[in-house]
Amino acid sequence: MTVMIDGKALADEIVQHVAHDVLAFKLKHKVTPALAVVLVGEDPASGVYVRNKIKRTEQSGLQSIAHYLPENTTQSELDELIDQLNRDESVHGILVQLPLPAHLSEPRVIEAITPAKDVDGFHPENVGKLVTGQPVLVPCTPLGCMIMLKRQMDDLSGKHAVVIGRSNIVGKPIANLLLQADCTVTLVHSRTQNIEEICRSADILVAAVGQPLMVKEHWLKPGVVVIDVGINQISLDGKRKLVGDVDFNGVLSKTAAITPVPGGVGPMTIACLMQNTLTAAQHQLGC
Ligand SMILES: Nc1nc2c(c(=O)[nH]1)N[C@@H](CN(C=O)c1ccc(C(=O)N[C@@H](CCC(=O)O)C(=O)O)cc1)CN2
Repeated sequence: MTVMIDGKALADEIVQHVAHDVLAFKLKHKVTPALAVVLVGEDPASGVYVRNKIKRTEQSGLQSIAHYLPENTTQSELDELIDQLNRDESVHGILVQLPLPAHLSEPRVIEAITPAKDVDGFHPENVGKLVTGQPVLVPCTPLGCMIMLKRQMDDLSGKHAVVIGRSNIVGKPIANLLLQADCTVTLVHSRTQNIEEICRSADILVAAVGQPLMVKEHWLKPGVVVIDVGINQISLDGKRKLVGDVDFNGVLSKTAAITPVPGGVGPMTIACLMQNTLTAAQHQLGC
């Protein structure tokens, strides 16, 4: 019997813990930690994620400050807003929802956010801290994956973890976190040879590649724990359906535990953002 790792239930639990700690923080400092969320343009999926972030911010007792900018916002207008948020002492976390419209530079925006307020953990300074084993603000999706893995497995030490995908947002940071948990880590990608064979030797498989249903049953070793980061929309029998990078129904005979899509990693990403906002506020107030 495979265990279904319930990301929604675990996310609820994390938000409750954050709400408890936020209350204590407010009583101690007479300050409400605040998260500024910036959405540029009309991308429908980004709109849903931002609304969910704001809802969770409120449930956590944090203050949310939303900035909705039009699609034709210029780079200098966005730079100016970030600069203003960086200087505003009542703002503890800044998040610019990605992807940005094509005319705006994501690296420039990521680097413009002051590292102490970078609740996404994407700034090169925070990436450097993560890689050197001194993480403070860790990207939310990888953080959520690690929490789920640690809940599921007593000890990650010595396990062979295979990460499919080398993005800055998920693949690279999760590989580093797994390394810090004493896993033996293999990161595979589109140019890797023998990808199926490498995956077959995994005790932990993290799929973050954005290819619907790519990982099949014969890619897996019996007893593997699978974390599916993919959120892909496909058309099935004329209906739109969300699926992961893993052929969920097809692999269940092999997995010891698996995250579903939806209801797995996605909700954890937003819960970890709440945790990071509180962490950022705690660091800024010297606790
Ligand atoms: N600035 C950032 N931009 C983006 C990030 C990020 O961490 N920071 N990650 C993704 C989008 N994302 C959060 O922003 C995100 C994606 C999906 C979910 C989620 O809960 N998904 C649900 C399904 C939702 C649906 O029905 O469409 C699930 O998996 O159950 C949360 C957050 C890219 N941009």
